[in-house]
Parts: sequence; structure tokens; C-alpha cells
Amino acid sequence: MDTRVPKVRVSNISKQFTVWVEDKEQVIRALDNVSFSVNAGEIVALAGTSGCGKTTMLRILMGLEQASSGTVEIDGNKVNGPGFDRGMIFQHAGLLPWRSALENVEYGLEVKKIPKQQRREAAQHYLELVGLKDFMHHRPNQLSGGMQQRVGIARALAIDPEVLLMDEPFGALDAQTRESMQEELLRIQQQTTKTILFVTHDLDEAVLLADKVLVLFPGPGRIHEIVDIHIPHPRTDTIAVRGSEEFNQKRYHIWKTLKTASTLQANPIPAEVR
Ligand SMILES: Nc1ncnc2c1ncn2[C@@H]1O[C@H](COP(=O)(O)OP(=O)(O)OP(=O)(O)O)[C@@H](O)[C@H]1O
Repeated sequence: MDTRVPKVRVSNISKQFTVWVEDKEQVIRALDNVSFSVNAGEIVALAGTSGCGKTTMLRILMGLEQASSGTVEIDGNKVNGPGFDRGMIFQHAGLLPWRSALENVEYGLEVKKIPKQQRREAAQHYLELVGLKDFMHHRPNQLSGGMQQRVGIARALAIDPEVLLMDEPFGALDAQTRESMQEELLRIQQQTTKTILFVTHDLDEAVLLADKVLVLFPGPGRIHEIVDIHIPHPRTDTIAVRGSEEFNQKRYHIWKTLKTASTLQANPIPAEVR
């Protein structure tokens, strides 16, 4: 029996939202009995059709949303709200426009009450790590979308979280910038060995980056399958990875699975034969 405590343990998470539509109460079952665990240093992708609960799962992990039932543990400690052991990165970096890149990265450290000198050094270190050594004093509007996203990653890394949660982190970037950011993330993960969970609609991205892909189905949101990706690290030679049999087989398998799910959604099986 494996007695190691996983870095992240999600146990039987369900989440319902109650909404009012045209004066009628509706219950949306965003997540139903979701369980999985993630070991330290693993990268896990959440993939699935729109509305299957990916963002809700990430928000519960971050402590921004409370589950209706079930638990989330980090290193065996129950999550009850946001904490410095987790850092979140969104599709848009959401930088403070009046602050330089350096001051934006320092912001989280101010909140964490890190002394001035120490936070300046940490912010410089993480901006260098994401390749922005020469842009530390630029304001967000003087940076490209990819650079802004890198500042967002540096900001999340600077608080030294145990777990990085990324919600479609590269979704707003053009294809070329996106590819270079994926390579950056692989490089940063090699250096920092952070545990990462990320949401993506891009199956290439899921298989390229992740050690396992959680394939979610909607209505109610649930894990249909957990697909292990056996591509060895480091995966920095992304051309070789994308050309490998494992990459293409797993990508095709996940694509086919999700295609079946969306066909079922469009043509639901009649209740009497379900
Ligand atoms: N705050 C909320 N109030 C009511 N319903 C919500 C709320 N947040 C999410 N939902 C519902 O929960 C379900 C899951 O939403 P969620 O955003 O987690 O899905 P998703 O898989 O991330 O979707 P997408 O891929 O489109 O971003 C959806 O039906 C959505 O309408």
C-alpha cells in the first residue's frame, strides 16, 4: 500500500449552484463526486467540454469557492479558503497598470508581509526566471500579452506556493507565443519542481505538458477518465515530443473521448434506455 501523502488530494467533491431563471429556481450540478490526487512535482491538466466544471474545480482548489460536499487537502491539510500555499494564474494576467513589472511581482510579497529588501530580491529573481530581466521597470501597457502573462507567472511563483493553479493560462495568446510559453513553463517547472494543475481546451497543450490528464464530462461535471502521459521529462525538445507515438496516441484518445461526449450531449440517450 502506498502510504505517501499526496501533495493534493481531492475527495468526493460535489458542487451545486442555485440560480434563478425567469423566477424559477434551477440547480446546476457543476461537479459530482470528483476525486483525484496529485503527487509533488506532477503536472496535471483538466480537459473537457465547456461547462464541465474545470474552472469551478480550480476555484475550489484555490479556496475561492466552497464545495457543497467533499474535501480538498494540500499536504494533508484541509483547504478552507485561499492561502499562500497556492498560487493562481488566470487567462489574463490582471496586472496593476500603474505599477512596473517588478512592483507587480512585489505586490503578493507585500501582502505576505515580506520585508522590502527581501521582496525586491525575490521579485527580481522570478522575473529573471521567466526571461524578463530587461523589462522589470516596464509598465504592463509597455509589455506584450505573452510578457504580461510571464509577469503573472512570476508574481504567482514569487510567493513560493506549493501548488500552482492555472486557468487557461495561455488561452488569450497567439499560437506562436503560446508555444513558447508552453516551453517556458516546462523549463520553469524543471527548475522549481512545482506541482501544477492547469485548465486547458487545447489537447496538444494538455498532452505536451501534463503527466496526467483528467478528462471531465459535463451534466453533471465529473471525471470520465484519468489518462497517464508517459513522456519522460525534461520535455524541452517539444518538436521531438510532438512527433512521438505516445503524444499522438494519447492526444487522439482524449480527442475521441471528448468527441463522443459532445455527440452524446447533442443527441442525449432517451431516459428509458439510459
Ligand atoms: N457562480 C456561478 N453561479 C451559477 N452557476 C455557475 C457559477 N459558476 C459556474 N457555474 C455553472 O457551473 C457549470 C460549470 O462551470 P465552469 O465554469 O466550472 O465550467 P468550465 O468547464 O470551466 O467551462 P468553460 O470551459 O466554458 O470555461 C456551468 O454550468 C456554469 O454555468
